[in-house]
Amino acid sequence: MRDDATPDAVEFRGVDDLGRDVGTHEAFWAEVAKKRSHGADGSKPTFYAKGIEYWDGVAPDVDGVLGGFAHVSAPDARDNAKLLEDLRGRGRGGAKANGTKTTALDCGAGVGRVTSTFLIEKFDEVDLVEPCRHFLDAAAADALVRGDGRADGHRAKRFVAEPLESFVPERERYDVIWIQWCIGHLTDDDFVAFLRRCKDGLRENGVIVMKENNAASGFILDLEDSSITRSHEYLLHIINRTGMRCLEHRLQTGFPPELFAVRMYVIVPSSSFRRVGIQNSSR
Ligand SMILES: C[S@@+](CC[C@H](N)C(=O)[O-])C[C@H]1O[C@@H](n2cnc3c(N)ncnc32)[C@H](O)[C@@H]1O
Repeated sequence: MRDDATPDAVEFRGVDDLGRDVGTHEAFWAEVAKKRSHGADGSKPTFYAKGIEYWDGVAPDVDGVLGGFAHVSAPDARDNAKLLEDLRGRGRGGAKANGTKTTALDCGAGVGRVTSTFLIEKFDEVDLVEPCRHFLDAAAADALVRGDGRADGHRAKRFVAEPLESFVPERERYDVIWIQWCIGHLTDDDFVAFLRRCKDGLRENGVIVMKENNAASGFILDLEDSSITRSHEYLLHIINRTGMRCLEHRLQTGFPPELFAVRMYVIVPSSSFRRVGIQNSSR
């Protein structure tokens, strides 16, 4: 249930990946809520079970988690690092002003690709949370994810097998909570609730970074993996619902043109909003 149980003033229309209309976002989520399955963790929309079923059948490697686009991993990591560098230049995201250990959380981590290509380079400690056991096992067995033999001592610390709709980040543990290419698996209400729990997991000057595909408008339902691709406006609307601020959003560069546009959203608690230094870049 929505905690602010009034209908949204805005409306986003969806299509499935066969081009069929699936209605407005409100109507779509109401339908999703009706079809439920019962598991160990109680009753949940079958929307979730279908997503896990899909990923359980995918090879636990980079090409698997990127749907055959392993070659985008390098430009992805490059732009991730640039964003973090810029944030740290503004004193956020583990700028290490006080010399304490920096810690990041990799959400929907898959096989630990974001950790091994970027987070482990930049943070003393990284925790990973991922619902599919075979992905998490592959991550935990990968020396590059774990940080084995690194001269800087950076390490992956925790490997948590849990979906984001139930995961609760430890209070004030993280400088950066990184959510990449997985939030389309959450319903709007669970998405909002998860971001709010993330807020409580941030240290001072911590940030949430969400990196997602952008549909050109409304949303697109992927019938194969049971996720939705939201438009930029829809993602901003969700951030707005959390009561937090989008400090910056930035487009990924250097990806093949046939892919969706991909954006990184820097989300901060409202109290830490500062006008100076805020820039939104667009294509
Ligand atoms: C496209 S892969 C991206 C993996 C990783 N973030 C990356 O960029 O390499 C999508 C990931 O979302 C995970 N996922 C599916 N449902 C999820 C849920 N409810 N909560 C968290 N992650 C989920 C899948 O298991 C898979 O690892």
